[in-house]
Amino acid sequence: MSRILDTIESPDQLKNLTHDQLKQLAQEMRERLVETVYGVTGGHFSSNLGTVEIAIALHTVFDSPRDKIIWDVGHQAYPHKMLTGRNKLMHTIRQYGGLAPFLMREESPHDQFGAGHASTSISAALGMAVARDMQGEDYHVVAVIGDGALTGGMALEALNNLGHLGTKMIVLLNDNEMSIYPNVGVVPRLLTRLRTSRTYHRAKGDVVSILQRMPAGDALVELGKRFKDSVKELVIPNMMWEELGLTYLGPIDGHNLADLQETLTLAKQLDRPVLIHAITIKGKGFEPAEAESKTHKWHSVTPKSPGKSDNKPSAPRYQDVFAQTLIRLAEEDERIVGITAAMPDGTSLDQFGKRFPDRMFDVGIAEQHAVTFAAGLAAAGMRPVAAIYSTFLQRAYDQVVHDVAMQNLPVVFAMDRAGIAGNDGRTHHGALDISYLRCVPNMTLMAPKDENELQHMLKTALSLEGPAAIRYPRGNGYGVPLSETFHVIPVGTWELLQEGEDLLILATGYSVYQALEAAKILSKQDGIFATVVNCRFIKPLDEELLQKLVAKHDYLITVEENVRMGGFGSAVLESLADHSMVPSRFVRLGMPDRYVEHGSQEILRKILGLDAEGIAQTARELLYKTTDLRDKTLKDVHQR
Ligand SMILES: Cc1ncc(C[n+]2csc(CCOP(=O)(O)OP(=O)(O)O)c2C)c(N)n1
Ligand SMILES: CC(=O)[C@@H](O)[C@H](O)COP(=O)(O)O
Ligand SMILES: [Mg+2]
Repeated sequence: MSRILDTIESPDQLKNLTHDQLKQLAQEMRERLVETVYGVTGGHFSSNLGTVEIAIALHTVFDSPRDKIIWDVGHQAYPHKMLTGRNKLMHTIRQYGGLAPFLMREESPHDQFGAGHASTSISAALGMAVARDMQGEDYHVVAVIGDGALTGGMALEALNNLGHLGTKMIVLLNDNEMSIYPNVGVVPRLLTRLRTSRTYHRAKGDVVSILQRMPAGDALVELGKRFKDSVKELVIPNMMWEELGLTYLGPIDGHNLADLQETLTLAKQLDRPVLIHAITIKGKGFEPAEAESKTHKWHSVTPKSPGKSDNKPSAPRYQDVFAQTLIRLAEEDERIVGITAAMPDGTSLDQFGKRFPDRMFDVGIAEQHAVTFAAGLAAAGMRPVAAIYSTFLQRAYDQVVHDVAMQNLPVVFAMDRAGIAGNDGRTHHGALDISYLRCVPNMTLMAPKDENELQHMLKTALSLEGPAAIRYPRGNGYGVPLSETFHVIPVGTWELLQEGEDLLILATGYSVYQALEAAKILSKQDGIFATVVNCRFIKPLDEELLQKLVAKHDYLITVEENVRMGGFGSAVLESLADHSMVPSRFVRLGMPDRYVEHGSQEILRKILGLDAEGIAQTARELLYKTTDLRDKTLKDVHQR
């Protein structure tokens, strides 16, 4: 049977559908999510099941792209993508060359603002609304934000400014009581009071009957009266929004299309900031996910045919080794505490929390607070470990510098997802942390070659009297044996893995084993023999070993999963330049000066020449090309 969904190329077409057809469309969209995300690509799942009616209501009440709809994060915007001409490509989402994992302005005119990192939508929407007013335009602006993203500082900063400016725009709060894990903090508690107030259900009936009977303006007056008189506990939290300068409409059922459309239609007519509080269920309509909607289990699903992993699928994940090691260390040192910014499962800190419930803190999507909270803990004698993805730590850069490093406080940053993060693409690669951390005075920066070395690095970091950061990749380790006891690695020492007279390869982190494999290929296929070094400290460098080795080699390659700009290779160059020792033939391999797209880690490493074959090929070009062609080599390398 042909599906209505298959006929939708543009949201304009929705306006010709009857209410029953729209409800049929919602059912088909859920089926499409199951067949593509659950069935093929993996990725964000339960959040998208929860926004089907919201997406339909927005695209029937508003006129995108003239009206601006800004989705927070974008992980829950696949229904929006389906309704805006991309349904036929849903089976490619997050895959290399396929639809982007989040919204991207370049992908569709309906994607008004790109995201991937949370809590940005209200700020962006307010910017667009103010621009509209300054340009004398009259389109509508709607920010769609989840209850988790609402705990982000940026969102609260934006609400503060929105209330101050009084700009006409709508904030549609998608409240499913969940972040990835159950939401944390007082904001969700306030929302719960609104959501569960016994009078909500009576008031809900009032709201719908009033809206159906009266023109908008009178309806609002009547609503206000009813709410003020009859819903005491609702009025208090409701007052909070009013005090913030927003007209609060809700809570309404976020899966009731008519309620959503009526409330959005009312809000559209109000010439002020409006917050609509929609209650939804994460996983709605797909029984297993709905049944476990209050767990993190269905936030993301794994692809049915995951790309070949560079590492052994049977090997433990770096994040699990991190968590298990932290538990062992915390058993010996009660000063150790763990901090996550709404990523207990992504960092595996939930394992630590199960063992030490009183020593694990999930602060919500609040990286800035997480870092300075850690600084406060350290200043008072604790040993905090802040487990924050490399990309999300970008949000707390000033806190790292100003609150931790400048005061030389012993905070450990466990930076997971460093380097190529894979299918989440450009917003989630840990592409910048070497560049943004190695320039911070007092910071020690380490990268383990495998999961075993991660164990000893955590021990080392916790032994230091100042800040330390450990960067490690998403996914499985190399399957090396783990240690039962942990030792401190002398700070600033590298590990000479093999010697060869033709070439020096300096590699750090994930790239070390790729470099060793490349050296094997070169010796077998090309008769080139390379020295390979595990440069496990990025700051401080092992300058003594570096100078000794460079003095013996004419050709040097550095390899890292970070942008070349200001990365590990730059650090090596700076150090050699300081000692007038820069070799004439030197290539820095790393991530290019552009935003690397989404795709499997394996594919992206191949494209960027960061896998073993890519490193070997660069070595061949470096050695076989004469000097005048070397620039060509560099250009080739840099264009990958
Ligand atoms: C700055 C930042 N920190 C952490 C994350 C990881 N993250 C992605 S979605 C999400 C939960 C969002 O919850 P909510 O806004 O309620 O949306 P829902 O999934 O419930 O629809 C988190 C923590 C992120 N994307 N950005
Ligand atoms: C949308 C978001 O930011 C998170 O859901 C993120 O995608 C999780 O990444 P991992 O799957 O690597 O834990
Ligand atoms: Mg939520």
